[in-house]
Amino acid sequence: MDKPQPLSQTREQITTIDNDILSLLAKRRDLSLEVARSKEVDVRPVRDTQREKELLARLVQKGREQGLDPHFVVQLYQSIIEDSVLNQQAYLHGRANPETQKQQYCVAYLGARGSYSFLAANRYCQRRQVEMIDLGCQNFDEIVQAVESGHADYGFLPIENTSSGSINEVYDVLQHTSLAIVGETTIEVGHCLLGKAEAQSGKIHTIYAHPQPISQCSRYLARHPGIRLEYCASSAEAMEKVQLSDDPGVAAIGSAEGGALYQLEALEQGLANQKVNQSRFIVVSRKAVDVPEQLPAKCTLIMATGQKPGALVEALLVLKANNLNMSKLESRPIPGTPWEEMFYLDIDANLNSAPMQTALKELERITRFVKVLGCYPSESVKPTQLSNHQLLIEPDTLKQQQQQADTETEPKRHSRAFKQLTSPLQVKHLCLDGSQRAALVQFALPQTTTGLDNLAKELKSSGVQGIIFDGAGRHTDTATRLAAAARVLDQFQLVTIVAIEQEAQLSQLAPFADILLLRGNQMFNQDLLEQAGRLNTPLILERNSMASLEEWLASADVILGAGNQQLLLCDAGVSAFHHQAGGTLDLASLVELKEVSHLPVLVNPSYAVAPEALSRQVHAIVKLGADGLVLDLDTLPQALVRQMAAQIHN
Ligand SMILES: C=C(O[C@@H]1C=C(C(=O)O)C=C[C@H]1O)C(=O)O
Repeated sequence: MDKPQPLSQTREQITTIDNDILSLLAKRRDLSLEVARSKEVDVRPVRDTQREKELLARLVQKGREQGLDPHFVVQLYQSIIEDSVLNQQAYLHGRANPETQKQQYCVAYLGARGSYSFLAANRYCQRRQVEMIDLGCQNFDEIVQAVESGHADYGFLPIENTSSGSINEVYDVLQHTSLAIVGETTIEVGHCLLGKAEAQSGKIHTIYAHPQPISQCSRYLARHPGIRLEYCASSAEAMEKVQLSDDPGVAAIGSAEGGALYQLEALEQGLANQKVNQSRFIVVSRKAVDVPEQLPAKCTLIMATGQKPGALVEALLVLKANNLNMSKLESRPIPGTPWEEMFYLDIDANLNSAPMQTALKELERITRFVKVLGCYPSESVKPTQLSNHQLLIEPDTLKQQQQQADTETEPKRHSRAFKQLTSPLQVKHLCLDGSQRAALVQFALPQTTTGLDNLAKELKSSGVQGIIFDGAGRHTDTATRLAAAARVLDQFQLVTIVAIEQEAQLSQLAPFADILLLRGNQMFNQDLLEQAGRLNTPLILERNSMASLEEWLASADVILGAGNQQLLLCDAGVSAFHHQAGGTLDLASLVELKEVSHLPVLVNPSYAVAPEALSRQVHAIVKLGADGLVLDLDTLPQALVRQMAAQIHN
């Protein structure tokens, strides 16, 4: 074998190539802006996915000839095209709003230099080739005041994070401001362990960090139990502390880019629990902007519907009638008016479009309050994909995937295309056929039945129809306990539901249950889903807190496909930072679910909602069409559980 050339020489060559790649990317960006100028004249849409497909197919072919993996080529170009599309959008948006064209923007954001808000603001200004004057603020109110008073041109407010969910305080701030939303931007939140140049990751004894990154990196931290945590008010403060310390054993959690501002090195990368960890920010300004029709636009509205049953559904039907897609729905309390909520809606439409104008007029007629917070260019650039044929996947795999694609065109078993009306469920005294709602209460399977009859009687009198026994499979005398408890419940015409936490419990516990509840931690367990699908016992499938709606429904399809059609869904909240332990309720999914699926759906707000907000949320859950509630007696006070059970039947 030939002796390789010296390492330093090879590296020099790579450096030269990388520099060439960068200059070519910069040239490509300039040409893309030139294309935007043509599009301004011909008034063409920014996005041309047909052109993208042709370009990707040609590059995949060319790359293949040179031994490059097609997936790698596609992934690389998807990012290049995303950047190119966003640059074109920024250019055209600027041209349509000449008053925003300035040399400098003064931007108010949370924290100090190096914070994620700072990085988002920086990215926004860079894309517009504008110098940023940064104004770090202590809290969201301060950001809004800085813009309202004219001290800053723009304010950056983080609105949601892929692992933490929505940021409620920002929604509350938006209720009262006169500012308009003029943009959005999403950044990758890549948590790194940041230390001094001389620090070593194995020798860190203390980590400084803001509570958000701490919770988002909980798994990494759990693997390093010896490291002490010190909470800081912001990531920037954490980084500054490390910079000022003489101790090489201290580190901060933050972004690599932010760390560089404090001369810190990334000792370890990818600390976040979730692989994709992104934050979306909205940009607020004193004056609303126009979005040219060539750009994909988003509108954010707030509205209050009043207390009439079905009022929210009626408002959402207006969107449906006008063929408008709602990409987000949030509800927040209205201060001073207990039990009333303000709804926040993101709609994929331009404010000036005919459907949006018609919908707004209709909403004004049927709601108590409706206001547009802003219309702005949507920054989500859905990557263009190539077909497998274009990726030139080997024939065998291609055939398999083709078969899969063929079956995918048939209606899914969970869908309304498969079965139009809500699937009725009748188990003993519990009847769910769309005409009434269920109230189920869960608690740990008691050791004896002492006191159970009193409790059962009280719950029954509040409208509860069934009891879910938690942790039933964890005891040596499970069978005796369950049989005794089920006898008591039967006396009060309550159904016995048994929660399954592990595959082995299924056959063991099924004989004692009227209904089995498959816990969210088992939602991805294909074997268990198939086994449960072969039973003739009705099932409740709980959503895994990390699962998307599609994944949840795919698991439901496994059960239905195996034969068992007596299936209910139950959502106990999705993973989110603000309510770390319990997650956050995904009400937007509830609306979508009722629309797309015939399966009855229950919501368990016990972990995601603070007790004082429960009644309000239950109100919203019912209004959005849920078929019932699950309430946890080990988490919530009994009086509240009874009150909520009664509330849903009213
Ligand atoms: C550059 C263009 O605009 C967009 C960006 C593209 C790119 O960067 O290659 C391709 C198609 C368009 O979606 C174009 O239309 O050619």
